[in-house]
Amino acid sequence: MKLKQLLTAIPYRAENVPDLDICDLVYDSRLTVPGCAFVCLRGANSDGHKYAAMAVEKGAVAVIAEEPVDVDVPVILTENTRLALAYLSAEFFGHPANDLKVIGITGTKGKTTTAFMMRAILEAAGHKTGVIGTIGVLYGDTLIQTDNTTPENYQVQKFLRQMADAGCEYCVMEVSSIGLKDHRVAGFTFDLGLFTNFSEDHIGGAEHKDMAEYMACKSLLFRMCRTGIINIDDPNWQGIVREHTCALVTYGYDEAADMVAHGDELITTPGFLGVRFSVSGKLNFTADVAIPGKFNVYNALCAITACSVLDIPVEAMQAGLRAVKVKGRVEPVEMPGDFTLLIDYAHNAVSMESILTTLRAYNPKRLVCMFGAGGNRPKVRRYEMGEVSGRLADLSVITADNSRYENVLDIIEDIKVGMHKTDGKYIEIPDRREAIRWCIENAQPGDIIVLAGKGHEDYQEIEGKKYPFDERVVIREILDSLKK
Ligand SMILES: CC(=O)N[C@H]1[C@@H](OP(=O)(O)OP(=O)(O)OC[C@H]2O[C@@H](n3ccc(=O)[nH]c3=O)[C@H](O)[C@@H]2O)O[C@H](CO)[C@@H](O)[C@@H]1O[C@H](C)C(=O)N[C@@H](C)C(=O)N[C@H](CCC(=O)O)C(=O)O
Ligand SMILES: Nc1ncnc2c1ncn2[C@@H]1O[C@H](COP(=O)(O)OP(=O)(O)OP(=O)(O)O)[C@@H](O)[C@H]1O
Repeated sequence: MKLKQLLTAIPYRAENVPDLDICDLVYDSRLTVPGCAFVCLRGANSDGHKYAAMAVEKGAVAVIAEEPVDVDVPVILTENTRLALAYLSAEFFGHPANDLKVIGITGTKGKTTTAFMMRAILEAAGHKTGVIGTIGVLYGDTLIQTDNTTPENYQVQKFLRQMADAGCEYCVMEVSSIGLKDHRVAGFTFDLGLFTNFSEDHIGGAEHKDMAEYMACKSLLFRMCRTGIINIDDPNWQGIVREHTCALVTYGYDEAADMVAHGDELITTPGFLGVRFSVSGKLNFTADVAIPGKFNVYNALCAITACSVLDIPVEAMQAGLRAVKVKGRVEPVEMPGDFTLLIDYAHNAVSMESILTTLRAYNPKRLVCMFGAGGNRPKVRRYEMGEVSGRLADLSVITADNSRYENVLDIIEDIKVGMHKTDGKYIEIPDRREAIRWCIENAQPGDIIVLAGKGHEDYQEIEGKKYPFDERVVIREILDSLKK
């Protein structure tokens, strides 16, 4: 693309803009490709302006910066390079957000789950749908791992382009407050913005100064979308939609909402744990959701309300929610016996408390929790996890989980310190594969077994190396060997 064409996307100052071809936009000097334009970003750790000369040495043919830099290629000055990168990227990738409908989800909890519910419903209605979020970028059979829940704006535009070119009609994206603060989703308008809930999180360090800033950042989404889908049971919803510029459609148990939930109940059959609830208001029907926990009524209602604005048929909403799975988040694995086996990402005390409490509500014959703890991480996490599992599970199976540079047996000793504060029953099986095998071989009818810690991860990290370890594959191998 011509530099002049690219620059139509932003306000800038430059002496003369030469007639240059730009092959890519790069904002990390280490990734410079010859013929690119290098964009200097001021970051949390360092200042990209320092790396402009290095980028030029490696072949950058123009630099976009907030202040003059000493290089012998054209320097384009603009006030905010992070914001500029968003608009430049949208221009560079041909404004992909015009080629598909983009749905953004913000909130402290429930973003990933709601995103996958949206995808399940939209795909049940026959619409190919991509997802960008904590689990990575997913469309069709493609899964790309990413560092952030909401990637850098250049990557967002690139992924949207890839999805549109692959025939996606929708992209559902998790929009973190940091992503909003850092202009990672600037440069286009969301068709829908979804709000799940708001509570304390992400305060301090390189994240938010205080709760007021956290809320202000979240509220930005409702100035960047056409319609906002809002949970009015959340006590903070009015703060979130202050200064909104979009239409609002509301949901909640509150009768004043446009879409109202009522009559929820937990449902369980072997291999299926979920919630059932009824909807009234704009639509009237009953939905079964294949992810346990009453809070999933909120996530499902949010997805239903959003899909109603998109005119998706009720049958697709019911089918999508009945089948939805989120990789590694209370993910059921089909088993031959009369028990339920789940893979979950819980790897600290808070998430373990949440998952075990949620599963307890289903009155299992026994709740079995298999878990380990990461090496080279604070020991307090191990004590706490041991204590939570000891208190809430009927049986804990203590094993390995990313031991890194530590000895698994030492980590297990730490977990036992917490375990011994309770009268919880436990066994130790340091090899994670063997621990899974033991859980399967010793399962009793009516048990709920949760393999905690790995979730969507497909490796074990030992001594600085990542060894393949996808629990779905491991379970299949164990089941095959048991058949023989
Ligand atoms: C604090 C923060 O948000 N950091 C993010 C930020 O990094 P940064 O810009 O501060 O990077 P930096 O290291 O200071 O470098 C500044 C600039 O110099 C460049 N550079 C640096 C070194 C060099 O040799 N050459 C060079 O050109 C860098 O590429 C960058 O452009 O931009 C990077 C690229 O977009 C992000 O990956 C990175 O996220 C880090 C990994 C992070 O942990 N962020 C968290 C706070 C975050 O964003 N979390 C949210 C919420 C998640 C949730 O909801 O739970 C998320 O969306 O993930
Ligand atoms: N609507 C909700 N209300 C309260 N808690 C929830 C809700 N949805 C999910 N949770 C809890 O939060 C955990 C994380 O859910 P999810 O991954 O969907 O949220 P997220 O917003 O994507 O979180 P993160 O920002 O940490 O990735 C779940 O395992 C569950 O315990």
